[in-house]
Amino acid sequence: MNILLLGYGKMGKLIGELGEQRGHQIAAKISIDNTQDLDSLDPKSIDVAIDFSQPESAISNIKWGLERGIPVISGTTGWLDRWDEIVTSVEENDGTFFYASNFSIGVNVLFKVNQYLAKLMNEVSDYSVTVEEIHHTAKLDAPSGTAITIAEGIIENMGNLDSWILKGDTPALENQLPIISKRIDPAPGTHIISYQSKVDDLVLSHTAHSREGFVKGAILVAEWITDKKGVLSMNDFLSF
Ligand SMILES: NC(=O)c1ccc[n+]([C@@H]2O[C@H](COP(=O)([O-])OP(=O)(O)OC[C@H]3O[C@@H](n4cnc5c(N)ncnc54)[C@H](O)[C@@H]3O)[C@@H](O)[C@H]2O)c1
Ligand SMILES: O=C(O)C1=N[C@H](C(=O)O)CCC1
Repeated sequence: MNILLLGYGKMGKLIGELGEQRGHQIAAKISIDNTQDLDSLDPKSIDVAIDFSQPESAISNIKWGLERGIPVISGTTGWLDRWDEIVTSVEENDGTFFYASNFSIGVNVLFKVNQYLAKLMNEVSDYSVTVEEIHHTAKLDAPSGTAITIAEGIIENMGNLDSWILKGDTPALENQLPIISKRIDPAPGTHIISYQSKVDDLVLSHTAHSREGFVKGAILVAEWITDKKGVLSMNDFLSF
């Protein structure tokens, strides 16, 4: 498969490396310094574009691919306030778009367990819930995209919560789920869901030991997506 890398930082480089090890070719490696190289590419020669760039560049990268009939996979976080624009672009171009806040298979199992646990905890009282995420200091967005997905899974299953709040100076209201963001090097990604009562704590967590899990997930999705259409997610890719 011929893969276009939109964003050639920590993730893009590892996808290039592991992708080539799996027998794929890298059509081009686009970073903030060479975006003009996109103009010289023949879109017909590209099977899939993988975007791991930055919140401000994700929208133009994704649209660039969709407008040229290239299936686009994005793992960039921090741009979802413009989600509807991408859905419109997918519809207008009869395109293929896949987004995941986290491509790790382990985290996607955690997402499911998190939803189920929230459903159970909704039936018992006396517990307060928090989400904590820990990432490296180069991360531009907070909270992490993964923490937002976790928070949404809790809120949709717990009747007393209707929004999340990044824990800072403003204390969380009763209807708000606090998310704590910590930046510590070299953390590739830790997420902790804690339910606390006076008598006990119930904790669910996932710790990435490296970026390899995210990268493998993104490559597997790239191999799967080429004959698909529409807006797709890990729920479509995984069979659970
Ligand atoms: N979904 C997941 O599983 C997952 C996993 C890890 C990281 N991420 C997200 O992926 C993104 C990238 O992470 P990273 O650690 O590789 O970051 P990074 O800072 O190492 O790399 C970002 C790259 O984007 C490039 N870039 C900036 N503007 C660009 C533009 N206009 N066009 C193309 N490239 C451009 C930069 O030059 C840089 O090479 C972040 O948003 C991060 O949160 C998601
Ligand atoms: O390193 C990052 O940046 C990560 N970003 C994703 C997020 O925001 O959830 C996934 C984990 C790593």
